[in-house]
Amino acid sequence: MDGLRRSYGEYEAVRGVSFTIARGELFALLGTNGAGKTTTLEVLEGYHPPTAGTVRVFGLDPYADGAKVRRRTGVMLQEGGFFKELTVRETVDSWRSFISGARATAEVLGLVGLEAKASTRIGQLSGGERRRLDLALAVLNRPELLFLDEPTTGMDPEARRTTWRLVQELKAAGTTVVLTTHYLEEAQQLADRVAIMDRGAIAATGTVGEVLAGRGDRIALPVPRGCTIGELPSLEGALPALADGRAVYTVPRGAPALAALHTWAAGRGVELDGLEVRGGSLEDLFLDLADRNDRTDRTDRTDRSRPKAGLPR
Ligand SMILES: Nc1ncnc2c1ncn2[C@@H]1O[C@H](COP(=O)(O)OP(=O)(O)OP(=O)(O)O)[C@@H](O)[C@H]1O
Repeated sequence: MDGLRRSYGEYEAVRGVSFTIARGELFALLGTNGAGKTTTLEVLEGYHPPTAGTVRVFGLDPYADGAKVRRRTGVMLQEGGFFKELTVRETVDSWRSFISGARATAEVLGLVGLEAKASTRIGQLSGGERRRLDLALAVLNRPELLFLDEPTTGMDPEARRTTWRLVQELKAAGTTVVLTTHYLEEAQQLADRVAIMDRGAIAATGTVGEVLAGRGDRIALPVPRGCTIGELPSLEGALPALADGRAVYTVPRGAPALAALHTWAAGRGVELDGLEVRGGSLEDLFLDLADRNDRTDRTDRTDRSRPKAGLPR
């Protein structure tokens, strides 16, 4: 995919996105709400043509060569449209009738752990069970390429882990997987590479390690009794910031910073209760993006309102 742009009327939802996914890879698209993940996926799946840019799947144009591409792909949509009166088995059977060489109904229900629900009507399934049925239908045609749009939304932790195992098995069998998710742990667990989308563009891409490299470690502690935040030492050149009543350091290397903090505390006779240390996480990166967007929004609003309103400041 090279320079993908996609607009809805006046609004440009995807603004020049480029990436390549290797065969057999699990690639996760992450991003804030409305970042353009589903739109990007829908172009890859051949539902929309790009407004600009080039997209190739198996070397084919997924919009122009839709039928050829779809035969080799599986799509798990965010909301599958089912007949509520049909049972799980009847639903799978009816989908199978359109696919040559489809997996057997029992096999596919076994894969997603829905054997016991085969005779249950769709209307009586829980949200997580419906997601599993969506997944069963997406893998019916033994796809080489599988698109999963927020596959574990609504699942309890156990069902989520079962789904992760299934996705890992499919990947081990050679399936290429493109995933969007809001669960950062899901991307951390499953993805070979991630791309983080923000406002229609890619803000960062690489392995989770690469995306987080250089973000440093985080040390947080309640400001010790009898101290002010201004009295806390600088660690590895970093001063603490106050967040939710805690002093928070972001340091290049956690271990030496921690040693220096302990030396300082011993010298002052201060107890370091409630100290927490952790590596940079995708969650921190997201919070930073959301923070940045918030600030940009506020600046944009101020900039736009001044000439229009003409109010004295
Ligand atoms: N059919 C449409 N018509 C007009 N605008 C749309 C349409 N579909 C999506 N958009 C807008 O395009 C932007 C990107 O939407 P998209 O669904 O691709 O984001 P997303 O990253 O998948 O978001 P989420 O995480 O909330 O599902 C949003 O601002 C959305 O409101």
